[in-house]
Amino acid sequence: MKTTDILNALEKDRATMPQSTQDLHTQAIEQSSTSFISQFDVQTEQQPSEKKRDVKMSTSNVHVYYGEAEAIKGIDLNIYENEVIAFIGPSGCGKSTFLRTLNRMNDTIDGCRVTGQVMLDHQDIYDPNLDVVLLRAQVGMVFQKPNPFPKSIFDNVAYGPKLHGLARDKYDLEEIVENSLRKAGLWDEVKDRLNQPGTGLSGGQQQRLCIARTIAVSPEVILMDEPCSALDPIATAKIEELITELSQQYTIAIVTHSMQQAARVSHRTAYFHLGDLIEVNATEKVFTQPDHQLTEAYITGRFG
Ligand SMILES: Nc1ncnc2c1ncn2[C@@H]1O[C@H](COP(=O)(O)OP(=O)(O)OP(=O)(O)O)[C@@H](O)[C@H]1O
Repeated sequence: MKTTDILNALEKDRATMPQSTQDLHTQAIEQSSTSFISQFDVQTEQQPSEKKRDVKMSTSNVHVYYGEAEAIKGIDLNIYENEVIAFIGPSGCGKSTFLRTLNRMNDTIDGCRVTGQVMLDHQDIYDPNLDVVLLRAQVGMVFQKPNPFPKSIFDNVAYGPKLHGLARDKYDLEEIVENSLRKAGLWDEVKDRLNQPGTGLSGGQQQRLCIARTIAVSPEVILMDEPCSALDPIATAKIEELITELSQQYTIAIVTHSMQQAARVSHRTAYFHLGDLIEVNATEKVFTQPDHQLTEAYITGRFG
């Protein structure tokens, strides 16, 4: 379906509403978009300046199929080193599917097929000879629901470094665990109970533990699939602060349903629609002057 067809259909829907409902609808859209954009103006003042533009990952003509159904329809995207890029779009548009192509998590889904090319630096990550376990250390992932292992806090973080042989000895391992917990902003809260189960922490702490676990294997890219959707506003704010800090060292791609969150944490935003990448631009531009009508319709609340 073409953009104009979608926009015409939306307008047609409105035309069938009684005038009073149309007025309310228009008012609601204007209010939500004005308050959203004015909030954004304040927040963008705190955005980090644009980082250097070395490409860290790139996708060319990536298609993803679940059986016969095409969920991603040929996406080309560069992801730059040390940027936070947010993927937004209506439910089912393919954000998570695309995110999973970046560390081959789709390999774990029966009937899922990926074509095209995904590069990490100069390495084709779909090369059949590639070590996928190593790839998932280089391109780590944090999921929607915190998923600590049923192990102690220490062992949750130590697991990856042990698996990949990253620690020379016990002391080195302890240092990796402490540094990772510090970077994840959790050390002070857990340093006296490292032997207690990770599952005993609060939801927000568990999510930071999962971030520490990801960091412990020295990733280059961190993928986050709606990492705050199961968290309360305070825990969400902590994770958002952490994302900003982590972007000094890592490249981060985040799927989010919250446009406010995308505005707060990302340098660039990519808008997906029905398996297509419609627009990718500086976050401020996407939320104030998007290039594409479909992006504008989404951010002003006309659908999604
Ligand atoms: N495991 C699966 N098997 C079959 N189809 C799937 C599977 N996962 C996703 N899909 C389909 O692929 C399309 C894209 O889904 P995806 O979850 O990537 O979208 P999304 O934008 O992340 O959605 P949401 O915002 O609701 O999480 C949808 O049509 C979805 O139904």
